[in-house]
Amino acid sequence: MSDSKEPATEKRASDAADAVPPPAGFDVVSELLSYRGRIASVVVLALLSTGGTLALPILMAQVIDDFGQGPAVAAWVAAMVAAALIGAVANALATYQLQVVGNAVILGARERVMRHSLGTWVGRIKQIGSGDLAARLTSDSARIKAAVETGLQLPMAAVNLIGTVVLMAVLDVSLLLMTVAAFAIASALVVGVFRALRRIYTAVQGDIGTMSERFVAALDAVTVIKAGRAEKRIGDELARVAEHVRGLELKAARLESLVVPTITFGQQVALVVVIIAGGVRVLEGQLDMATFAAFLLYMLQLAAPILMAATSMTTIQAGLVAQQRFNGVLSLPLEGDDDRPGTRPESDDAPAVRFEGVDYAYDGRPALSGADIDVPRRGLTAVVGRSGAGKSTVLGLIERFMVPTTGTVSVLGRATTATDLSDLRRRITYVDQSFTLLSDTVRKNLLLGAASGRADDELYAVLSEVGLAEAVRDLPAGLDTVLGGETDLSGGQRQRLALARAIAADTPLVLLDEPSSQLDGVNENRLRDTVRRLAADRAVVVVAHRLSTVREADHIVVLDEGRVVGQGSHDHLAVTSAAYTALLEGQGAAVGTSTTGTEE
Ligand SMILES: Nc1ncnc2c1ncn2[C@@H]1O[C@H](COP(=O)(O)OP(=O)(O)OP(=O)(O)O)[C@@H](O)[C@H]1O
Repeated sequence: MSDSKEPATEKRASDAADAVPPPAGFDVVSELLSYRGRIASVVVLALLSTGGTLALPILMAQVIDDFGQGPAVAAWVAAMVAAALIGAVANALATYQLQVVGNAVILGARERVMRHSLGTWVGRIKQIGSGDLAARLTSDSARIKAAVETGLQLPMAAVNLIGTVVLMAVLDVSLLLMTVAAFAIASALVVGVFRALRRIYTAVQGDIGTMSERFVAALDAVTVIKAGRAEKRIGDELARVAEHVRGLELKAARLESLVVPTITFGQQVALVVVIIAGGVRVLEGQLDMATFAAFLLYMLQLAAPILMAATSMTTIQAGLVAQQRFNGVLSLPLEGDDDRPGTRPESDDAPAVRFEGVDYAYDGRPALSGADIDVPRRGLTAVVGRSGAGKSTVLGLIERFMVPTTGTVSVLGRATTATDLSDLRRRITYVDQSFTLLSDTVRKNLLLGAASGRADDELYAVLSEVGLAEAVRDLPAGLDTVLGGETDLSGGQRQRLALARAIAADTPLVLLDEPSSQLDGVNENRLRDTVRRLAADRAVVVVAHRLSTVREADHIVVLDEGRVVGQGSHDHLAVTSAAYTALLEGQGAAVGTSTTGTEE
């Protein structure tokens, strides 16, 4: 079931916006605030590391001053070694703490995005695409992590920068002013580069998402691609997207490559100016040699925090774009956000499903119009119609994968929109057309939607109802064999396992989107027997593609271009519904006689 948009849902979500606060976005800064303790320890370690680095030139000036006095020089050298060691150890610890915080922030963000993706509307997930969502969890989150780590180093760089500038001012103010002027010009140039980078990063990260999306889509269709010998053509198409990404990344790399040389150039200009101006003053006796040497050392150290801040800014720009992409997911409306569960009790007399004047449109294109449908509480109801008639849309509306644009869908006497979503789905088992299974154990597949903790014997009893017990016993780890990897069931066995899930869940309503492809005779009979057994004491709604299923049905709903054009038994429809007889005749069937039902 797929819907690119759920207009009614969006409307409801916006109606409910006043009542239900939108899901909070992901904000790195507020996330960081929850790690205050660790960040404080990073700051302390950074101060220690910076202190160690800043002490070195002063200590070196002392070495120059005391040159020739052996013991004093030895003491200053020992102090220099100690300061360097303390700086290095503090730096290593601070770097590790930064990694811890970065990983914690990204863990939280990934968890939220994964949960939110599973919680939003089916159509929204399909709109973004599973590949793009996966890219957000991988490449985008790596960028956020990098931004957090480098961003947290900025305060260290700031402490280092301020400390260096203060000490340089103490040593010589006029030389400091010359230095600041040279660096200021270089920094102003770099700011323009950052602005351009932000735009390119937005395009790059979007395109990486698109590339992942197309790759995942290609992998999903890999058998068809191989069978059609289209590996090269699809490979070429993917390569073109990758080429486009590379083009953008190169553009970013060209700009990034300007950052370090620009700052370094500023430093070199400052160095030349300071050496000339300082040298003259040393010669004139206005500046002593030790002070001048210390000043030059600080000047060389000045470039490090400035360069660090400059390169961090490129990483932070990329992180901000990634944060925006995370928020793109987190701002999607969640299913159930607009829930206003009613108090109306479930009714034993109500039909299993009732559609009253239901309209539904995908992106404004009507798929169902004015549909009135009743599904009896027990028995097999077949929904039939030509391709595109709206059959799968009917199942999607019952499951509340989307909500009607107008009209009401009720399940067991309660409107789906007035029922807690989880309560609603607890009463329904849905078996999709591809009999999709989880890449998980047989047990977990069987118990999806059912109470866990069931005894093995009970599970095998369920499996034997669909003729699958022996096949599962023969699997390497029986019920605990993981499917979808090296070990798998055949297509027909997978179908039976999906049906066994309906038996295990024991819900009053089962929805089955029958595969349109042909099943072999044995599997078809098994499927029919299982459906029959299920329908004996509950409602089973089958989107029927096979004549045999239609013939088995107790109740039939005929759809044509989104309209219900007939309802009733086979015999009744055979004589009253032209659309139904046309459908049967299209399948080469002879048409029977009339009993009861309604023609619309
Ligand atoms: N996700 C979607 N986005 C846009 N239009 C859609 C989407 N899903 C279905 N439609 C359109 O809605 C109409 C009804 O589709 P639906 O899948 O309900 O028909 P169906 O009777 O189940 O078809 P089939 O037997 O071929 O599976 C069709 O015109 C289809 O093109």
